[in-house]
This record gives sequence, structure tokens and C-alpha cells, in this order.
Amino acid sequence: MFFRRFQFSRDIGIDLGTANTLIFVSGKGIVLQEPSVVAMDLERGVPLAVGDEAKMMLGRTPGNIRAVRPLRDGVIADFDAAEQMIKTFIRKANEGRGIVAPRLVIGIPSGVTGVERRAVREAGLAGAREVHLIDEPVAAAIGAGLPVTEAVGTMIVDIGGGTTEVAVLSLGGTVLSESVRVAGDELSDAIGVYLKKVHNLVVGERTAEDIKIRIGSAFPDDAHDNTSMDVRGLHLLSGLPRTINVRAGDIREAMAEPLNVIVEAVKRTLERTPPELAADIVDRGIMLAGGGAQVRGITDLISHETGILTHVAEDPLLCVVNGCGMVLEDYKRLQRVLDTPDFVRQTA
Ligand SMILES: Nc1ncnc2c1ncn2[C@@H]1O[C@H](COP(=O)(O)OP(=O)(O)OP(=O)(O)O)[C@@H](O)[C@H]1O
Repeated sequence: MFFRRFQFSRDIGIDLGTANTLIFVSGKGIVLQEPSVVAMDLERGVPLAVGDEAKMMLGRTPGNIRAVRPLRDGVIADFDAAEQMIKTFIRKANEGRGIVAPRLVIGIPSGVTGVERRAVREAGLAGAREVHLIDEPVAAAIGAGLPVTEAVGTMIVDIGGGTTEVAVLSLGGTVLSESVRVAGDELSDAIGVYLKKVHNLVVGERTAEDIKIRIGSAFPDDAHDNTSMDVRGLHLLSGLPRTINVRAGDIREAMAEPLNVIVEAVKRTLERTPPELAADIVDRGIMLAGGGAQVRGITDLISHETGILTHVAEDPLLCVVNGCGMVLEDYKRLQRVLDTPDFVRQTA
């Protein structure tokens, strides 16, 4: 009997990201990794599809269906869709059994407001008895293996889809942080703008992202700058599909402005860091996490601009969810990094 309960009721960790949602189930590891997209049936007000299936519908929906990203720019842009998405993903992670987990840890952007935090908690309560929130940079730092609970300063830069979060952590807490609404998606957007302006070529969100991933870079490198790729889009002047060849060096220049916003956020945070902690960061280096940390040459750019050695975490896309999972698995030691759960708040 005890074995059955143990088997079916597992703790759950969620990285609720702008671009992707990931779920960790204790004893199993990461069981779900899907785009944070919901397709809503507008007439009936119910979700038609969530995740991978809904992403396929983005930009392709008829009038009565709307495919939305419930999180935008690090905040919850659509409460209803966010709630539906969280519930559906938890159900999927539980293999559709609808079993309530004892404990749920959700990583959320640190810029999320009090009202939004409540909404996320309430959505989580449909799938768990106890819901805790953790700021994404803290979860990312734990997932990246940084010693966040020790008396030493560490810097984590989480470059996600919609937001870049820069944080200095020590003794399990955030000493200071800054969040800018420029991250991986803004780099893709800059490529789209460049192609339109310089080549009169209109490309979709997914093509721009593909260019970024395949040939995008942040720091000059002659060998790479001269590589190129063919890009298909709609030519503005003829109104017809056209293929052009784009050079990596030009794509790097197209992304320079948003990359600079990220670098400036890191520099500003360093300037505000108390001297003892700043010395620790100089010794240990800066750690990058999030999908945007995979842009070629981004560590070289940040090292060059700050003079501090910069590393990318192992599996940068998984840092937040792994961090949530590590908190669940080592709950006694790490629980102090969590937000107070709702039921404790209400009685306090
Ligand atoms: N190999 C790659 N090279 C460059 N960028 C990448 C790569 N893989 C993913 N990305 C970018 O990473 C971003 C998504 O990162 P991630 O999944 O960490 O974001 P998120 O956690 O959902 O967002 P946020 O932290 O803003 O809530 C997207 O902009 C995507 O284009």
C-alpha cells in the first residue's frame, strides 16, 4: 500500500518559460519539454491544443482559433491561457492520471508581479497540495551547479526567450538582480528586421530563429564570419518567394544592438555589486544559462566587455528545471531558496 502511494504521488518541478516549459518529476527526471503555446477555441473558451501541437498552429489558425504564448517578455500576458497550460502540462507529466503531487516547485521570471504569482500558484494548486515559487535565476544557478547556499558571491546570467535575468547570489538569496526584456527572441527579431531592411525579404519567426541558431554569433571570428546560408522568404518588391544567401558576419552585426543591451545589464549589475562579492565573481567567473547562452561567441563577448571569464553551464536550456528538481530532491538543505507557500502566507 505504501509502495503504491510512493509510486503514484511524486513531487514536480516546472520551468515556466516564455519559450519553453519543462517538467521534472522526482524519481524520473525531466518528463516533458514543450513550447509554451496554447491554442484556444474562442467560441467555447477551451484549449484545443497545448505545447508542440499548438506551436504548429502559430500563424496558421482560422478565425475561431487563437494560438497564443501565455507568457511574453517575462510576464504573464494571458492569465487564462497560462492557467490552462500549467494544468494540462501537469496532467501530461502525471501521465493523465490526474493525481495530485505532494509538492510543486515552479520557476518563474523574477519580474512577475504579486498578482501574477498568485495566479501561477492557483493554477499549480490544481495539480499539487503545496506550491512553491522559485525565481528563475536562483533555480538556474542551482541547476548550473553554483554553490548558491554558501557565503560566496556568484553571478548567473539567464538568457531565455523573452527576458535576460542577471543576478548576484550569496547564502541562498538574491543580493541584487536586473531583468531586461531582451533575450533570444529579440536576437531573432533583429535578424528579421535586417533581412527586410537590407534585402527586402520577409521571413517568419521560425526562419529567423533558424538563421540565429545556424550561423548567428556574438563575437568577431573571421573563419565563421565568412560562412553563409541560403534563406527563403517573401520578396517585398516582387511579392514572390525568393532565396538569398546571407553571410554570418552580417547576421552578427544585425544582432549587435540587442546583444549590447544584454552586456550593459551585466555591466550595470557588476557596478552595483558589493566589493567582497565582486571579488568572488572575478575569481569564479560569470555563469551563463538559458537557450540564448548557446549563441556562438557570447562568452567571448561578455568576457571581452567585462574583463571577467565567462562560462556556459552544461545543458543551459535545462538549468532552471534541473534546479527545481534539485530543490525537490534535497529539500531540507535547499528549501530556504523558495518563496513562502500560499497556505503559510495566509496564516502568517
Ligand atoms: N542553439 C541555439 N543557439 C542560439 N539560440 C538558441 C539555441 N537554442 C535555443 N535558443 C534560443 O533560446 C531561447 C529560448 O531559451 P529558453 O528556453 O531558455 O527560454 P525560456 O526559459 O522559455 O524563456 P524566459 O527565460 O524568457 O522565460 C529562444 O530565443 C531560442 O531561439
